Amino acid sequence: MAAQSVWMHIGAGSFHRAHQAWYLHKLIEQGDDSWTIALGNVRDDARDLLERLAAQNGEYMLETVSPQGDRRYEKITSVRKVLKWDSEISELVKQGASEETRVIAFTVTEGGYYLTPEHELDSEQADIRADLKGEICTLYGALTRILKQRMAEGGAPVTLLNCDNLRHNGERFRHGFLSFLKAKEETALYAWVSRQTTSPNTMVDRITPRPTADVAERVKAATGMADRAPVMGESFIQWVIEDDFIAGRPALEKAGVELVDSVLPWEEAKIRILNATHSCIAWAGTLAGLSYIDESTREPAIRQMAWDYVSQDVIPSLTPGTLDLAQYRDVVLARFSNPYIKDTNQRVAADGLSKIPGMVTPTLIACYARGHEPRASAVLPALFFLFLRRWAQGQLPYEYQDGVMQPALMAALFASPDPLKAFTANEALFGELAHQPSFHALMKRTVARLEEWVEETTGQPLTA
Ligand SMILES: NC(=O)c1ccc[n+]([C@@H]2O[C@H](COP(=O)([O-])OP(=O)(O)OC[C@H]3O[C@@H](n4cnc5c(N)ncnc54)[C@H](O)[C@@H]3O)[C@@H](O)[C@H]2O)c1
Ligand SMILES: OC[C@@H](O)C(O)[C@H](O)CO
Repeated sequence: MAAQSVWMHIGAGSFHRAHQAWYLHKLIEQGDDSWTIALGNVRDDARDLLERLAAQNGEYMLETVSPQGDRRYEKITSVRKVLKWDSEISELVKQGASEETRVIAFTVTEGGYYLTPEHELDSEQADIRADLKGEICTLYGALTRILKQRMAEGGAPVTLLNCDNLRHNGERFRHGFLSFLKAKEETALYAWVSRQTTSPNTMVDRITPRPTADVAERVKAATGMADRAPVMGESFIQWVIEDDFIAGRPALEKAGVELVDSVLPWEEAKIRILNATHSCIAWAGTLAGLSYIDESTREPAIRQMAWDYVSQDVIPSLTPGTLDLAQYRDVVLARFSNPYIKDTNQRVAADGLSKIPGMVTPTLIACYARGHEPRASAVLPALFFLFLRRWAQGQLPYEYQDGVMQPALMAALFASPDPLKAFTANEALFGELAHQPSFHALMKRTVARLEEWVEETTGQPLTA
C-alpha cells in the first residue's frame, strides 16, 4: 500500500470543493486513496462552512449541470480532515508542518496576492503591512507561520500550488512570497523556501457559482441526503498543471488532469478569453439592470461586446498554437449562456481592480504595440469605470467585493474634477498606457458611447 500523503488546501471556498477535491475524489473512486485533503482557511469567513463540513466528516454533494440541463450528483469523499479556524491558524500550522503533507495548495482569490502591475509585492497594502508585523491576514503571513514550523520539524520539501486565476500563477505567487519573506527579514526561511519548495503554474477551470439554498433542496430531492454543505458547478472541468512537484503528487493524469511542461497557451486563453470576457459580461449586465451571467450573455449587445473583444483584439494578440482560439471563444460563450447555472453578476464582477491589470491591460498594450487601436478591448475598462462610478454613487444593486479596494481612495477618485481622467491615468490599472494621450482619448470616446448604450437599454439617464 502506498504511503499516506496529505494535500493541504488553504481557501475553503466553493471552487476548491467543485474542482481540486473532485479530481482527488475520482482517484479514490478508482481505488487509489493514497492522497487525501486537509482543508482550512486563512480568514475567519469560512467558519460556518468548516463546521458544517466537519459535522459531515468532510463529505458533501457536488451537483453539476450541463448546458442541456442534465444534472448529476456525486458525493465527494476526498476531504478527510477539516481544519478548524483560530486566529493563530494552529491546525493549519500543525498539518502544514507535518511531513505527510506533500502539497500545500491554495485559492485565495485574484486579490489575495497583493501584486502591483509590475508583479511586485505591494507592501503599501494594509493587509501586507499587518502581516509583515506578524499578523495573519494573507496567504503570505499564513505560509510564513506554517513553513517556519515545517522547517523547525525537519523541513521536508513541499509543493506550493496556486489554483487561482492569475497569469503565471505559480511564478507570480512565488515572487510575491519570497519578496514578503525578504521584507520580513526571514533570511533562513527565504533560503529554505527557495531550495525545498516548488510552485508549478496551473490553469484551473470550472464555473462554480456561490451555492444558494435551492442546491440543498435539489440534492435532498435527488439523493435523499440532507446536506448542509453542498456545492454546485457546471459540468465542464479542466486542470492543466506544470509537472514540477518536489515531494510527489497524486496520479492526477488518471483523473483527467493534463500535466505539461508549460501551461502558457492554456492560461493565456483562459485568462484573456474566459475570465476577462466573464467580467466584461458581469459589468455590462449589471449596468443594464441584469442579475445573472447567463441572461447577460444572451443580451445581443453584451454578447457582441464580448465577441468583438476576443475576435478583434485578443486572438490577434496571441501566438497561434495548438489551441483553436475561435472555437475556445465560442465554447466559453456557450458555457456562460447555460441557463441552469445561476451564476451572479455580483460574483463575477468582483476583484476588478486586480482583473483589469492582470487580464485586460496586456491585451491593450499588445494591440498598441502592433499598431492597432484596441477599440473593442477599451470597452472592458470603460464598463468597469461606469460600474465603479455607480459604486461611488451608492447605486450598485449589490455589495461590490474587491480584495485590493481602498474605499477612501476610490471615493476620492470619483470626487475629483475629472474622474475618468484620474481612472485612466492610474498606473496600477494601466501601466505605461496611463500616460498615453491616445489611450485617454479612446477611453473618453468609449465611455461616452457606453453611457448612451446604458441609457437606451435601461431607459434611465445616467448621472455622471
Ligand atoms: N468560482 C469559480 O468559478 C472559479 C473557477 C476557477 C478559479 N477560481 C479561483 O478560485 C478563487 C476562489 O473562488 P471561490 O468560488 O472558491 O470563491 P469563494 O468566495 O467561495 O471563496 C474565496 C476564498 O478565498 C479566501 N480569501 C479571500 N480573500 C482572501 C485574502 N486576501 N487572503 C486570504 N484568503 C482570502 C476566502 O476566505 C475564501 O476561502 C477565485 O477567485 C479564482 O481565482 C474560481
Ligand atoms: O471569471 C470568474 C471565474 O471565477 C470563473 O468562474 C472561473 O475562472 C471559471 O473557471
